Amino acid sequence: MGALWPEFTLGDVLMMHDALNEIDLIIYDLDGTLIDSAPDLALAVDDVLETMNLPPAGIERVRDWVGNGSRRLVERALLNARAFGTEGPDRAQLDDALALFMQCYEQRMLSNTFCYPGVIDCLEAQRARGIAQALVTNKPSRFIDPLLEAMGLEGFFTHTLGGEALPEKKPDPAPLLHVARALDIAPERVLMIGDSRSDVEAARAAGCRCLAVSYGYNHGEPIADLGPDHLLDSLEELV
Ligand SMILES: O=C(O)COP(=O)(O)O
Ligand SMILES: [Mg+2]
Repeated sequence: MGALWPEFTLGDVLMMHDALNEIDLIIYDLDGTLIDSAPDLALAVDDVLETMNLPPAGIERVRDWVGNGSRRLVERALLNARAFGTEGPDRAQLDDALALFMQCYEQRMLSNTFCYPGVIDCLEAQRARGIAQALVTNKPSRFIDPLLEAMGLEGFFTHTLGGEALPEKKPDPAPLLHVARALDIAPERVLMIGDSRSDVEAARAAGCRCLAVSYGYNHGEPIADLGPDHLLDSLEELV
C-alpha cells in the first residue's frame, strides 16, 4: 500500500465485490495494469536514440511517456532529445523512427517485462464468476499475443484490441464500445480497469464503470485525481 493512497476499508472492498455482481464484462488495459512493460519500452526507446546518436532517455522518463501508443511514445522521446529542433519530427521522420522502434521493441519486449502480482488470480477469479474479459491497449496489436503468451495470460480474453485496430484509440470510447457491442453487453455493465488518464476518460465517455490501479504509469500524475470509481493497489483486491 503506497503512502499516498488511502487505505481501503472492509466496507470499500465489500462494495467493490457487490459492484462486480452488476458487471458482465471487464475490459483491462495492458501496459501498467497487467504487465510492467516500461523497462523494455525504455530499452527500445534508448536503442532508437542511440542509433540516431542521441543521449538515452532512461526508464524514469519513458515511464511517463507510455499510454498513448508507440507513435506518441517515440515522438515524445524525439521531442525531449530535440532531435529535430523544438518543432519535433515531421511525419516521414517520425514514420522512420517508429519503424525502428518497432524492430527494437520486438527484440527487447521480453527482457524485463513481468506480470504484476495478483493479475492471474484476478483473471481466474472473474472467469470463475462467469464475467467476460477483454483487453484494450494502445500498444500496437502485433505485440499483444507474444506478450500474453510469455506472461501466461493467454486464453483469458474473448477480444484483444491494439492501438491501431480501430481508427480511434483510448481515450476515445470507440474500442470499449466495439468490444461491448460485439458481446452484446450494455456499457453500464462493463468495467474498465486501467492505469492512466486514457483509460479513465475512455470509460467515462463510453458510459462504463472504471477502476484504476495506483501502481501503473500515468504521465507522472496521480490517477486518483481523475476520479475513477475506485482505486486499487493490486488486482488481488478483486479476488
Ligand atoms: O502503448 C501504450 O502507449 C500503452 O498501452 P496501454 O493502453 O496498454 O497502457
Ligand atoms: Mg496503461
